[in-house]
Amino acid sequence: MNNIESYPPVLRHLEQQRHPPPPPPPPPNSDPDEEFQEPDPVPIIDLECLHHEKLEEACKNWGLFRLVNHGVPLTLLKELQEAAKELFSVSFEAKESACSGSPVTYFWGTPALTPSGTALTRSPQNMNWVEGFDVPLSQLSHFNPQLPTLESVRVLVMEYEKHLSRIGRRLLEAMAKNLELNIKNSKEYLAVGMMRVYRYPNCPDTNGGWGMEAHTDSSVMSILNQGDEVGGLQLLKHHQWLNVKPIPDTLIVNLGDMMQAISNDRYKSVTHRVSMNKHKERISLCYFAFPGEEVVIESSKYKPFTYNEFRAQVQEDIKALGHKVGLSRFHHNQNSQVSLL
Ligand SMILES: O=C(O)CCC(=O)C(=O)O
Ligand SMILES: [Fe+2]
Repeated sequence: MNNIESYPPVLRHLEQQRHPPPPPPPPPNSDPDEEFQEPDPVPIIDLECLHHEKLEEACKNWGLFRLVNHGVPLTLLKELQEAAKELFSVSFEAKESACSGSPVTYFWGTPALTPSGTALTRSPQNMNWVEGFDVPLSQLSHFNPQLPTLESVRVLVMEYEKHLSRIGRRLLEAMAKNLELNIKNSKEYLAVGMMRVYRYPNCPDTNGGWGMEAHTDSSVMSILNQGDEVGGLQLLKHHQWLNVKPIPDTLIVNLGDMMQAISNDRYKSVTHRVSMNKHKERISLCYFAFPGEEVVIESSKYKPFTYNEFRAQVQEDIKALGHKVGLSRFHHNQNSQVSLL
């Protein structure tokens, strides 16, 4: 099957519109989106030998760090990347029908979904150049997909989840200690796990478009496996965008809006985005940890709220304004701040 047939039609259509003649082959390393600062400036946190001061610095000044010695077998990270690649390579129709009536959602063009799993509508010009599967982890064990490539991903994700919930708990405990938070049970803040598996198709005309536009995550924390080949993740630091290099056997952890609120704004929910790539497809897998439904986020900066209330507000804003307003909606001084996205 021609690879283009595996793309959602709307992305194929735009692809043809955007660039009628095929581009000449690129000279190696000519893409500015793939230029990485050397040495890599992203803070490194070693999970085996957790250094509390370094973690504090990374959470305060970056909201993102690279995790090493995380204990996830390298073979599992690679198998996941491979299985995801295989899954995306089947026809668009097969991916769509494999998910109908299941807890897994297949989406494209935007990562913003309603609670029932449908993608929020976007005009073709505002499409994000991405397709993905949204996997609620609590439902994975009683879901039997008929599509073999989806079944392979399901089995691997079940194994992967054990590692990621361990990592999340360990990191949150250390952060709570640094923040002197009275977290009786840090599990409550990480009670709901969600996995997103993405493919960012390559697109010769990257002008003005994004794989995923700038945003902050709504999670407590997100843990990204971006493989070791194709970059694209960028973070905003001191008003400048910085490319986050894919490095084998490392994971990227970023803090989300819930963590910023829990920490009374001491920690940052980092603004990040994914660029489009002219020549190469990119696969990434992102794990998101959210508070349990009943957990009230209490902080000195924000009115008390639950994650469900936060999510409902985000959806209302996306519908009405076309973008997420985020935490500032819950600020005690609501009108004094409007966040980026
Ligand atoms: O694919 C990536 O590198 C990042 C994805 C992301 O930011 C998200 O899912 O919120
Ligand atoms: Fe994100």
